[in-house]
Amino acid sequence: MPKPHQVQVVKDKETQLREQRDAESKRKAYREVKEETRKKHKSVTFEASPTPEEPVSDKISLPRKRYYRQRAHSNPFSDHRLEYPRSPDDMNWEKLFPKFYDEESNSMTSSVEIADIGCGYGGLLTKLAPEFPEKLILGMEIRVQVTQYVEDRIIALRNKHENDEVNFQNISVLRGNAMKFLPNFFRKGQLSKMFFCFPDPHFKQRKHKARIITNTLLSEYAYVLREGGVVYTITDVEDLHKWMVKHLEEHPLFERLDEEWEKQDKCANIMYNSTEEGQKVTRNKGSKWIACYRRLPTPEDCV
Ligand SMILES: C[S@@+](CC[C@H](N)C(=O)[O-])C[C@H]1O[C@@H](n2cnc3c(N)ncnc32)[C@H](O)[C@@H]1O
Repeated sequence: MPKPHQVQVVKDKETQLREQRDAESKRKAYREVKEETRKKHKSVTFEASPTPEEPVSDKISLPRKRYYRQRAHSNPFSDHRLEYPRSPDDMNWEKLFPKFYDEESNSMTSSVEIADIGCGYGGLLTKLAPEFPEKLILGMEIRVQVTQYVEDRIIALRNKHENDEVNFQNISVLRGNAMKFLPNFFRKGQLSKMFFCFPDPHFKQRKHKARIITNTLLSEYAYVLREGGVVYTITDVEDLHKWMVKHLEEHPLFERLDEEWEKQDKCANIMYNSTEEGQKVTRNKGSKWIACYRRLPTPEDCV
């Protein structure tokens, strides 16, 4: 027979389990509704007109992060069964930026120029949107549920601001592994800005190869970045900052921009304060290190 205090412990565990199950089914139900909305929104936006019986709700609320929980890290070397185009020409950008698609000419009126690599929950995208209304800005994120959160956030913002000057039609998000498939999405010299905000630090030495800035990857970034384009980096991990600076310094196609430049550049300022990770660092009174590099012209004999 369990003693009275043991019964209490058992009951507590049962309660805990029940609460966990309740929370999980609540999360599941919430995500199912959002999934439906995403599908409906996409099919409405990309494939058909809304039927009178099924009008598109203009009351899509902003998503709640707690329903999109996922492990903190994703292994960039795993096979994530990601979808990616065979080449940039095979990419259907109109699905992501429908308002920048011209039906008459059957082509996009603009192409993605700014990329937020490992965009997390999309804070930077939403802050850049009003600053560059004519430019297309893409977040690339490897984690499924985090990407879905950003998708839902953008759907909600577009709906809420449908008739406003800033209508968030110029930002979008894509699930992808930036360490593997960037040249499948972007043509040579397509991008003018690439952001690497608070990338995963991969502290252990044997994990350093998983860092998003390496010599090989910098050559890919230099390929998709136009001459004069800028790589922005920010981190709260000093060791990672030094690593990124070292690799960028060693690369012949990048040149560091000085502090004066950082101070007057609006994107450097936005990046400092707008990402979710950056805000967390501010709340915890941590330090932030920035390094920005300009893409140099490719030497004649390498063109
Ligand atoms: C620490 S978070 C920072 C998120 C965001 N940039 C911010 O500042 O709030 C790093 C993000 O990069 C994503 N990530 C890591 N490796 C990636 C890769 N190879 N391709 C795309 N995203 C990646 C992670 O899933 C994670 O959301």
